[in-house]
Amino acid sequence: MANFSTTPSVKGPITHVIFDMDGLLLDTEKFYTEVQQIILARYNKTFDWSLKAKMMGRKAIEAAQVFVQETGISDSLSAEDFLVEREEMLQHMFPTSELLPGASHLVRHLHAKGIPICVATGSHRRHFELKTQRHGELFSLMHHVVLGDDPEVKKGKPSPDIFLAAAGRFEGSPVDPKKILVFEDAPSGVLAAKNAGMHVVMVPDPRLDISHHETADQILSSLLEFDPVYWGLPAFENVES
Ligand SMILES: O=P(O)(O)OC[C@H](O)CO
Ligand SMILES: [Mg+2]
Repeated sequence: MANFSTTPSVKGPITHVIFDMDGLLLDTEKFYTEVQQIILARYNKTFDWSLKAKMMGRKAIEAAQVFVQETGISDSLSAEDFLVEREEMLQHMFPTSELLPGASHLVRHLHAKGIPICVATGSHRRHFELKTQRHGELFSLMHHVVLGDDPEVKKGKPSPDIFLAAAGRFEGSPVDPKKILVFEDAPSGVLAAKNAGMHVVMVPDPRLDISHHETADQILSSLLEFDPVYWGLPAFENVES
C-alpha cells in the first residue's frame, strides 16, 4: 500500500470508476452483522470480525457456506437454511438502508463530470431493490449495475468475474483495467479488483484487521477523504458532501 502521508503524486489517469455497494455506498453491512450475531448466539457462539472479514462482499450462498463451516455449526444448520433464517430478518432491515458519508457527493461529482460510473455488488437483484428503495435517483446515475446473480458472474468476489463483467459493459472500446478505479470495503472485493488488474481504493470498517489493507492501492477512512485529483480525475468544485 502506498504512503499517503506525504504530498501525493498523481496516479492514473483513471477514466472509469466502479463502486461496490454494501458497506461502501450503503451502510448495510451492519444489518448482516446484527443478524449473524443473533443466529450464532443460539449456538452459544459469538460473531467476530475475523469471520466477518471472510464473509463480506461475497455472494449470499458463498458467504453462508463460510458462516456454517467456520463456526462449526454445519451439522445443525445448512448454508441454505441459514439463508432462509437470515432472510426473515434482513428483508425488514434493508428498506431502511442509508448512504454512507461522502457517497452521494462523489457519485454526483463523477456523473456531472462525465466519468462513466457503475456498481458491482455481490447482492442479488431482490436485495439490491430492497436496499436501494430510497436511493433510486442516485443509483440512476450509474451507467449500469452488475449484481451477484448476473449470469456472467460465475464466481463471487474474490474472483474477478464481477469487475470484468462491469468493465465490459461500459460504452466504447474495451477499457484498459489499469484505467479503472474500484471503490471497495471488503477484503474479498479488494482482491477481486486486483485480480481484475484494476486500481482499488479501500474504505474499510475500522474494526477490520489492518492486515486486510495490504492489497489496496489506497486506504481511506471515509469517502469524504477521497481526492479525485490524485487519480487524475476532475477536482471537486467545493468541499461540501
Ligand atoms: O459489498 P457488496 O456490495 O459486494 O455486497 C456483498 C454482500 O451482499 C454483503 O456483504
Ligand atoms: Mg462491500
